[in-house]
Amino acid sequence: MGKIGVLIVNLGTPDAPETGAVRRYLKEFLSDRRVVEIPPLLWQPILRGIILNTRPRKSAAAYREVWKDAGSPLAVITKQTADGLRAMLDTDIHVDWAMRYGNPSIASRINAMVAAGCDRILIAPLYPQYSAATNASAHDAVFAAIAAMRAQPAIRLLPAYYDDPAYIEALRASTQRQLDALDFAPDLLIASFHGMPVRTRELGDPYYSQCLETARLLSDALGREVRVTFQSRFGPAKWLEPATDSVLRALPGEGARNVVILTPGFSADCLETLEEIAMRGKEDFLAAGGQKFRHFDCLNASEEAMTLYATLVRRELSGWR
Ligand SMILES: C=CC1=C(C)c2cc3[nH]c(cc4nc(cc5[nH]c(cc1n2)c(C)c5CCC(=O)O)C(CCC(=O)O)=C4C)c(C)c3C=C
Ligand SMILES: [Fe+2]
Ligand SMILES: [Fe+2]
Repeated sequence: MGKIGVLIVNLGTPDAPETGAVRRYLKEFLSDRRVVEIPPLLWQPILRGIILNTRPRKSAAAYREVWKDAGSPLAVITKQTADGLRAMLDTDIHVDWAMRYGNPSIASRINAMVAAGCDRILIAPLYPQYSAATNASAHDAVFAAIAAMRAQPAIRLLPAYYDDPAYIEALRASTQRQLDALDFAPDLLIASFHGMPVRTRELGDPYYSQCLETARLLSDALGREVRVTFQSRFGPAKWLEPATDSVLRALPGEGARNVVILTPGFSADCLETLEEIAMRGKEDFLAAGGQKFRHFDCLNASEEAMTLYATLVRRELSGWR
């Protein structure tokens, strides 16, 4: 029998916080028909003519605000997560990580696993809530990568884990640990999820309902209110509401001056949490009269996260070993 591989997948990020690298990344990301569901004949001229000429410079400046010595936070943390998981699983399991857009690509890591003798591979996209834009797109890339192989490995896909007791417990424990370390008592806990166009929900994407269910279960586990918002609106279409930035600007006027914001839909801190929420969100909230604002770390490669991923992965590998 061959070896078993576990491939952790995350969204992707530019190779450098520079305009050219961000343009390459955004071109690949925003050309994915799973992400932007507008006919390419309409969308590509807008993407190439407007977005790729304006957004990369602005986004590169934002990436520079959060970039680490070892690279983009999303890539650094995803690698740490893979390293942590490898240390927890049996030594004969080949654990690696890949990005849906940019590097290291899904195809390159699957090819390396097959070359290393893996004939069974578990794909673990680290998206707790299922969306076609994230999970289905990662799956598509996996099947495209093995399409050219004569001897294909067996593939398993980790399902979304938005209501899994192990995920809710990891969120509860990580949130409680960070609450215990606070120097103020928050009036409100906000859970900000990445947004999506409303149309994707109307077309049957379960993402929105799964976000609400995660927040409800977390609220029950913590025994306190968790207010749901959606962030990172992109483009002119109607996106899921309420929008995180509008809520942050309104809260001080409604009496919530000290808030904590969680981002439980992101497995790893990234541009969208570290810059959009922890920096710009904080500025907006304080400018609107807020007093204390704290963004809590995502699960990242914390102990709570490693326990979660080891539980999920061992369950999915059953029967293979
Ligand atoms: C966690 C789930 C995510 C969903 C669902 C999602 C959907 C989605 N995103 C865009 C547009 C952009 N997203 C961007 C960054 C970004 N998105 C996610 C996650 C989800 N996106 C992450 C983790 C990140 C951060 C990547 C990083 O490098 O840190 C960006 C680029 C950032 C920028 O240039 O400002 C865009 C654009 C759409 C249209 C979409 C639709 C379904
Ligand atoms: Fe996104
Ligand atoms: Fe953003």
